[in-house]
Amino acid sequence: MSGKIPVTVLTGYLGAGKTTLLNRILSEPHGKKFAVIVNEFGEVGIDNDLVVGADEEVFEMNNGCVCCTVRGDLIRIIDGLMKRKGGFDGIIVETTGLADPAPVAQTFFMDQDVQERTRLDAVVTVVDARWLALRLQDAPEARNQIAFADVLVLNKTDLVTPGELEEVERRIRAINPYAKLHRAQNANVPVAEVLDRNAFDLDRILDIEPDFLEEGHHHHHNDDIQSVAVTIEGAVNPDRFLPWLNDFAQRAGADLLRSKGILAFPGEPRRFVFQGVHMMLDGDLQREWRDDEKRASKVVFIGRGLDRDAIERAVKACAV
Ligand SMILES: Nc1nc2c(ncn2[C@@H]2O[C@H](COP(=O)(O)OP(=O)(O)OP(=O)(O)O)[C@@H](O)[C@H]2O)c(=O)[nH]1
Repeated sequence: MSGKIPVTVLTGYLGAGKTTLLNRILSEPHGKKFAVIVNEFGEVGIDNDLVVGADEEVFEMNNGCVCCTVRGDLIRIIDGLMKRKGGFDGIIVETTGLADPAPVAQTFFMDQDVQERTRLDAVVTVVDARWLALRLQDAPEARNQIAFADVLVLNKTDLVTPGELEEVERRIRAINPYAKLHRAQNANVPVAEVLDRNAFDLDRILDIEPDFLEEGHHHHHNDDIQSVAVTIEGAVNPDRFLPWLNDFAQRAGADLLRSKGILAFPGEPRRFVFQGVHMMLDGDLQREWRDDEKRASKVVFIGRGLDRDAIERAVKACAV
């Protein structure tokens, strides 16, 4: 096992806090060099831009879900990484919130080259304490992500009462009694509890999914979930955009699983970043635009039955 590069697969439903955890890991003074592979659902890459960039290189795969069409991409990226001089201390793969972690984990057993050079260290699943009960009703992926976890981060504990938290934990334990569980706020788990765990347990996974090591694993996505992305090659007027966004999130709330965006405002040197889960939105001005960056505005909404045309029209009407 020694000499193989540990791979951490970071999973969890849309908006649970995966990027928050990833940024926490990357910001710690651990002196290690990580390669980060981000896969997101949606035509426009936003997560890539939200990952704190220090020495890490972020590889983005946003052409579909890592658990299906882009497994070949994942293999190619890892292959490329292995050929580099200097190497890495670890690889972190952040999957889309809609990914089933099984096929992602499978990649590290199926491809011989990948298998010889890497080892799957742990599947870390971030769970949103606020919305889990709903997700267990409407999202089979959320259940699978919990079932596959070696480490569970029960996040957003600030948004529930102690009684609700107990109930959420009970429901998680009914699905996965084995994984180490950490309660967290803003994904504040010690990094040592997440990385280098040597926790991935193939035998346990074969119990859950006996055909795990067989080719041709099939699964179905929730086809009714779609993503609507709009890019504007310039700034938007905040006085028009922000009231529309708030209103839209309130109206579409139940069907709107995730929203995020990076915006340029006229005369503002900093990027405005917003994020939301259902009707709860959060946004602020963050770092300055870099000289080599195009001051464009991009937004992504992921949900059920979203009116693509109406969203596009509304966002474009805010362009200045
Ligand atoms: N109140 C609260 N908000 C949190 C917490 N952790 C993360 N958030 C916020 O929740 C939103 C989603 O967090 P992300 O880390 O982007 O979630 P994600 O799982 O990477 O989202 P996707 O990549 O879209 O699936 C952001 O606005 C975070 O600031 C928490 O513990 N409490």
